[in-house]
Amino acid sequence: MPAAKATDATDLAYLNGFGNHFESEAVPGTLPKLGNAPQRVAHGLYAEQISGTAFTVPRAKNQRSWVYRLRPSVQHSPFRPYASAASTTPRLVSSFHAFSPGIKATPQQLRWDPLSLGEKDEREADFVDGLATLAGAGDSQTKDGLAIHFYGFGRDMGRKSFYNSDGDFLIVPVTGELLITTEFGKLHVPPQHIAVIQRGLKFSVDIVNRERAPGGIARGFICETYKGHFELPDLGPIGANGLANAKDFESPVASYEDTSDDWVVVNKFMGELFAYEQRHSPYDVVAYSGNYVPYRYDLLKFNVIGSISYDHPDPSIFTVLTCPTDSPGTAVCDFVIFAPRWLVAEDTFRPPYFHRNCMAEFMGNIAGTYDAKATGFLPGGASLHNMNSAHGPDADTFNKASAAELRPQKVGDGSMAFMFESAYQLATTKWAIEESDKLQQDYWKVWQGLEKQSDL
Ligand SMILES: O=C(O)Cc1cc(O)ccc1O
Ligand SMILES: [Fe+2]
Repeated sequence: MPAAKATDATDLAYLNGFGNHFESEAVPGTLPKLGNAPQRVAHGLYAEQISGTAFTVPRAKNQRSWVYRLRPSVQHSPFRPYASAASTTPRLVSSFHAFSPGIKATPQQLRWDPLSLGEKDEREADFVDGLATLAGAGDSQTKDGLAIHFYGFGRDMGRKSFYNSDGDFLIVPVTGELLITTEFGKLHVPPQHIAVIQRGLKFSVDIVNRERAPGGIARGFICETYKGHFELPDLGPIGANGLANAKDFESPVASYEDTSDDWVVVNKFMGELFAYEQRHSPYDVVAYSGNYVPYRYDLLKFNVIGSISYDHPDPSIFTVLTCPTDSPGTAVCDFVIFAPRWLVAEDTFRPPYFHRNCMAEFMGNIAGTYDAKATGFLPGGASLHNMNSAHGPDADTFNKASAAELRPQKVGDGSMAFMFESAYQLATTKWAIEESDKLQQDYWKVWQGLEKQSDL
């Protein structure tokens, strides 16, 4: 059965669960009855294993999938350097050695107005050409660290496919409903949802229901993790349920294209883009089984837990997914959200407190207002409070929250902000600091109106 052409992508089917060993067949009876690699696969398909971890990684963390496809992936022309069709300005950075070319590191508290590549570039760019790196740490070659990218594009990828050998992509749309076609099937990812597309998996990104995206442009943020994979955080004393529930993660059902047309496959490898040609669709997987599968998650399904007595809990309570380092409790990236919720704590300063964190905090606003900032942190905007740099509520927020009558209060119906929190110091790019032209030069002033209040 060839892939059904979804009209608005809202009618796609999914498999629910996190980290499951999924099985999906576009043609019933395709998967081998025994083992993974029979002498002859049903319908004359090719069996191919895609590994997400070393073969020898302990079973609990081992990830791989078997796909059964019309042609083996290896049937393609030689790799060549890829030149972006849209722009001559390379905005993708993957080497974050402090103060090396393309980098402008600073401990300064930073905030950006809603980001954009500029109207013309965004109109001409597709997802691959519309990537711009904001910050990062570490190195894809030794598989440790992360990069944070902005994306802005108005073109569908058409017969261009992309895979990343440097890391996994956690994609956070702000505007534009994404239809992500993957080797495993299709994912509809509108704003307020996220998608994770792991290292090595091919995908193409289109915009659906374009009239809902201002100017028809899709914009958002990506956390690219060079190490490991995202997992659900431990729940400890919270118990067996809560935060992001495993059953709410959705993976695609197998669907395939049987075509012999010309495709370009772009590969990000050591931060550089390469490409090859092939004369068949990369989305020709008729059936798959395994636990290395992309997924999406609806952020509004997050079960928000907070204080019902006193004090403001640390934001780790809002962790959706974590990509761990080798040090227990310490992450390459914690993906944290600030979703609509009730505040009821008594005798408590309720907004985020003043603090100095030994982690780096990159935040983005998806919709509405964020409760630590009365103004200036706009949907599509971002902030970075790097390792040890002091930050907290702006003067307006502090003054209001210190005097507020503490009734039960709903925060941010319709609002959604997120944080990529990392154990690594984040080096910002020249594009983020200079070329984007969106950095707020007077952000530091939001705290300057805080009066000395002590009566001592
Ligand atoms: O800085 C921020 O706004 C993020 C944040 C939120 C919070 O509720 C507590 C600590 C923290 O770093
Ligand atoms: Fe913070």
